[in-house]
Amino acid sequence: MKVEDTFLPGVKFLTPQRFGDARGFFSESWNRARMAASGLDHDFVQDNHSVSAATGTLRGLHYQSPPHTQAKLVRCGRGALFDVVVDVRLGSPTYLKWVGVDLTADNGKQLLIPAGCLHGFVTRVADTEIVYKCTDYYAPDCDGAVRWDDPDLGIDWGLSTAPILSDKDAQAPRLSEIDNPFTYEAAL
Ligand SMILES: Cc1cn([C@H]2C[C@H](O)[C@@H](COP(=O)(O)OP(=O)(O)O[C@H]3O[C@H](C)C(=O)[C@H](O)[C@H]3O)O2)c(=O)[nH]c1=O
Repeated sequence: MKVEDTFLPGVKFLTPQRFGDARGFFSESWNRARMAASGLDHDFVQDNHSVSAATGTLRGLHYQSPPHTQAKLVRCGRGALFDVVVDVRLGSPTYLKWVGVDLTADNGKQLLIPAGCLHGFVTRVADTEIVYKCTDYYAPDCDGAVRWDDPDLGIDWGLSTAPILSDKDAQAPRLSEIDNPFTYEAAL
């Protein structure tokens, strides 16, 4: 498994090995011992799976607040998406900085997101499927969103037209309008 650091502490790109043959390929998409051997032992407890029918579907920017923060391991099962992580850990050296990465079914790349970061993605092709592991269960009372186009974050989503959003995402507040519950030390 290839592990690449990003300039956001704890945000990493992971690419598991693929064994190709005439039928296609096989890959262990997640192996806890192999992750632990790279110092990345996370106790994932929930798998999520969503399919977005249209190109330009944007889901995010989402988080779960304490005591139910979530670290995530994200990959694209079908199609292609641009995935974005924003560091909102108060005290972080990269506070308010963001990283974007193309995750596709073909490149097999995965994104490891520590707790204390906002997560969102936009689809690049129709019928794109995302699957991701979470280190805590869904907690609706802790589920939060920040607007995708928050001017304080300045994310370049690579969009030429307005994205398709859920009502929740279309009405999300700016980061400056929420009581940020994340601190750098606690989130590491
Ligand atoms: C997140 C979640 C949602 N749900 C239910 C609640 C709603 O009735 C329905 C759709 O939820 P939502 O519109 O929040 O789904 P997304 O917009 O894909 O949200 C996700 O997208 C971004 C990219 C994320 O990283 C989060 O995991 C998550 O916020 O699924 C559940 O039952 N369990 C869950 O863990």
